[in-house]
Amino acid sequence: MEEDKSSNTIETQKGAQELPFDWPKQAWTHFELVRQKSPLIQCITNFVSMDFMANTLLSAGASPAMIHSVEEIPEFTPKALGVCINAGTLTPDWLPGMKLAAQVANQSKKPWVLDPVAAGGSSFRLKACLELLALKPSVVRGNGSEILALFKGCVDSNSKGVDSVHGSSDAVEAAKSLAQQSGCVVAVSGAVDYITDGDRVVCVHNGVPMLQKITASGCSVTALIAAFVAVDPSHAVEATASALAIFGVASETGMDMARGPASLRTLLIDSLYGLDEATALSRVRINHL
Ligand SMILES: Nc1ncnc2c1ncn2[C@@H]1O[C@H](COP(=O)(O)OP(=O)(O)O)[C@@H](O)[C@H]1O
Ligand SMILES: Cc1ncsc1CCOP(=O)(O)O
Ligand SMILES: [Mg+2]
Repeated sequence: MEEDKSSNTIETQKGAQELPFDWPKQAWTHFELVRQKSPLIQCITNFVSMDFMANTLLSAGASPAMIHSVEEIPEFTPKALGVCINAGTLTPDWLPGMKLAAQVANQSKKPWVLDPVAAGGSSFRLKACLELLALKPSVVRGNGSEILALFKGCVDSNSKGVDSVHGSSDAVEAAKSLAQQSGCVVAVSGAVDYITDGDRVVCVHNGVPMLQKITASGCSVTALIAAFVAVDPSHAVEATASALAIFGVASETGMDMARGPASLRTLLIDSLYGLDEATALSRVRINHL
């Protein structure tokens, strides 16, 4: 694996059959690229997540901008290196801006990432998320219930809103099919994160259960995925796995000193900011299914 700074890409997995792929090194290389390039990431996100998401991006070295006005998108979105679109507090007046940002990102050949928050919670939300998915994000990242709702295309009578009532492993096959149908990389988060392009399935084993007790941790890791894919758009599977692993490692090291969800939230941001190569290389845990 060699970094090619001039073209913004990383050579990956040539001869992977003979040589085991070095995922920790890959994750660290992606993180270094984010720190070096400080990509501008436009986030059209929910009111709950704005602060944590922006701070997560900043502590990782990216440059967040929470800009959603439909009037600004044609002019602003082409300046961003990546876009994150999140359905968390969706209302009909926000949807045109989300769709326009997705289209402008596509026209500008910039990756955008979709977080279909609570997709199975209502028919309005599900329809909106499916319409956004049809605009071809590079990556869609959701919890188990969200990915299952997108795959089945129907609301979930057992939905608990933004929280998952399914384990991530329950949604792996749905994620593979959804990736094949949509042409997008699909990431299902949970105790293990699964990332698939419909063919390969990559598993990330980092993270701590207490992340489920911090609102917008999922939203924030989706924004981090946007930053990682922005610096290596031609390797969306690898960049997504790297972002999930680095976020997970930051939560693990933060957890060493945390007294509960509130302190973990702060310590996660500090850990992301201060994460060093030796810690990342020793803690990143990624494999194939
Ligand atoms: N039980 C768990 N153990 C370790 N990490 C977890 C666990 N549950 C969720 N995570 C991590 O928390 C982050 C948010 O995932 P998740 O809770 O599934 O998203 P959401 O908040 O959108 O429901 C991800 O980085 C994921 O890996
Ligand atoms: C609580 C809540 N309600 C609408 S959006 C939101 C935040 C959801 O964040 P996450 O999906 O990352 O847990
Ligand atoms: Mg979520």
